[in-house]
Amino acid sequence: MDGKGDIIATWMKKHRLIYTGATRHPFILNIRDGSIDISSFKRWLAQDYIFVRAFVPFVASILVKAWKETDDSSDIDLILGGMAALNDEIEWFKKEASKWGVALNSVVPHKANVDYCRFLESLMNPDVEYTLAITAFWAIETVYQESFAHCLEDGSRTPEELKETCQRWGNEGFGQYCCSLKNITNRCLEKASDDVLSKAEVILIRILEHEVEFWNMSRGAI
Ligand SMILES: Cc1ncc(CN)c(N)n1
Repeated sequence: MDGKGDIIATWMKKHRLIYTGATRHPFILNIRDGSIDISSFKRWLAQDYIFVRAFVPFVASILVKAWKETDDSSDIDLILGGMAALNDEIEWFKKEASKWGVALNSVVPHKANVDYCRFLESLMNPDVEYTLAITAFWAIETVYQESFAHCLEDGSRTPEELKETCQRWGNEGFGQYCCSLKNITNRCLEKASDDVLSKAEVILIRILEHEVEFWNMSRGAI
């Protein structure tokens, strides 16, 4: 370590407000208190299926960057495991959609979703450093982990039929996975130039903003 320390912890303090906005959004709070409107949940489900399909090539692009830019093979193993989990996730979305009567093949992507997927695509460019892409990856996964874990904490009144959804991202294993992503990201950030560091910080903020917009869209607020 060159003395930069836990950069993510510093960012978390600095950007606490927007981070809380993304991880304690009214959409999540309404799941947690049992007042969620099921039409919002179905909108989220359909739109997130589209997002996850776009997320797969994004994660694949990180795998390529890791292979080119790091000699730590455990990074590749972790990212590959993440891709395998996305394969299961896509099957889960199909099953869940049919349970709720949501027709996934006729879903029109909402503007907030299109904008977010475009942002992911911009990060897939080979010119974008591994450090920047892994920062985005860690942030995207962690927002879902922290959000859905909150719906499973003691005192939550999450409806029984939504618990499986919350478990998918709120379970301990996914929490461990996010922690490993955080460790990799911190390691990359510690070695990064000031220019890359400030770009990574901007990317984190953009991700958090996109996540807030995604929840807003799911509530039908935009
Ligand atoms: C919008 C969004 N953000 C994050 C995740 C977690 N992979 C997701 N499925 N969708």
